[in-house]
Amino acid sequence: MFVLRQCLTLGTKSSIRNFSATTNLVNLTINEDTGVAIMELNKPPVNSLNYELLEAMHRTLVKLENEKCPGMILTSSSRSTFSAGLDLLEMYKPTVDKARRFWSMLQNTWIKLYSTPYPTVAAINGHSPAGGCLLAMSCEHRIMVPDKMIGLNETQLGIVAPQWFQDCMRNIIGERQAEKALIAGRMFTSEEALKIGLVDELATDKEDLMQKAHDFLDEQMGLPPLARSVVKVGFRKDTLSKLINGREADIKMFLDNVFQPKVQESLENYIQMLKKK
Ligand SMILES: CCCCC/C=C\CCC/C=C/CC(=O)SCCNC(=O)CCNC(=O)[C@H](O)C(C)(C)COP(=O)(O)OP(=O)(O)OC[C@H]1O[C@@H](n2cnc3c(N)ncnc32)[C@H](O)[C@@H]1OP(=O)(O)O
Repeated sequence: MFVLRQCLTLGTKSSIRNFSATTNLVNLTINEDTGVAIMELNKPPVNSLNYELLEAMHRTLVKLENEKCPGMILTSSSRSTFSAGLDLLEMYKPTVDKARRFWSMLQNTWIKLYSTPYPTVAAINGHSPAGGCLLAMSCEHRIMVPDKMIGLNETQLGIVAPQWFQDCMRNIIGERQAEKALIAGRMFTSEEALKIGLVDELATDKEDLMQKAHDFLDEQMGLPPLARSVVKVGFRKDTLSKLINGREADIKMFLDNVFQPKVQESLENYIQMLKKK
């Protein structure tokens, strides 16, 4: 039985089920029998990742880890989109402080998500470009509904996917496929993504998606958790350490890029184009 409870303060596992008290940017549902958490991104219309959404995700991930969550499904409340990636408005004419705070929270959230000791599965119920693809790739398993698009499309926007975005993709689909996909900024249909291993399974609809996500977690939760998590983090440690040891350099890369007049101009055009669609 799923129980969703709203609350204003953080509390015990059995009493707290929604951590974004004021904004509800993240809906958290915890199965009281199995402990499985469903973290649903809820920033309409497209779950663009702004500071507030990232912060709500980070807070939720910290809480789940502290509460020894046995498994988590990441999904979206939107019918069309899993996540549209980074919020373009966060990068358009920001102050230096705002840009730095934003990028640092993106790093925090990714480090937490990528290194969870418990199993994670992305139930990708919509489009998943750029930062949306990063979130999905940070989970251990990906299941996607048909006829949607996923990929790191940064090159097509005239920007470069940060090294850790690229590393995540390489770790999943291998050097050759990642190189081709990243150079082209290629977006894949769900079916193409399955073919190259960017997603692990396709689902027929949302119900099937959630069932398959639960099946994956059931299987993982049957394994000895400590051994499971040591192996997981062992596989991910090089990618994690690269960012953890190079956080300042990564922030500098972002700041150097984002304040370039040409980048601001393309951002403005891109935002206008999306609004006119
Ligand atoms: C880009 C320059 C960055 C400069 C920094 C330099 C370097 C550092 C590296 C930065 C790395 C960045 C990684 C990223 O994640 S960048 C973001 C890339 N995201 C995208 O390209 C996706 C853009 N969106 C779409 O393609 C579509 O919206 C969709 C996700 C396929 C959904 O389509 P649909 O359902 O048809 O919805 P709409 O297109 O009508 O959008 C509704 C609404 O939402 C606004 N919106 C869409 N995406 C974003 C976004 N990423 N950020 C902010 N807002 C977004 C869109 O403008 C509409 O707004 P209105 O309702 O006001 O019209």
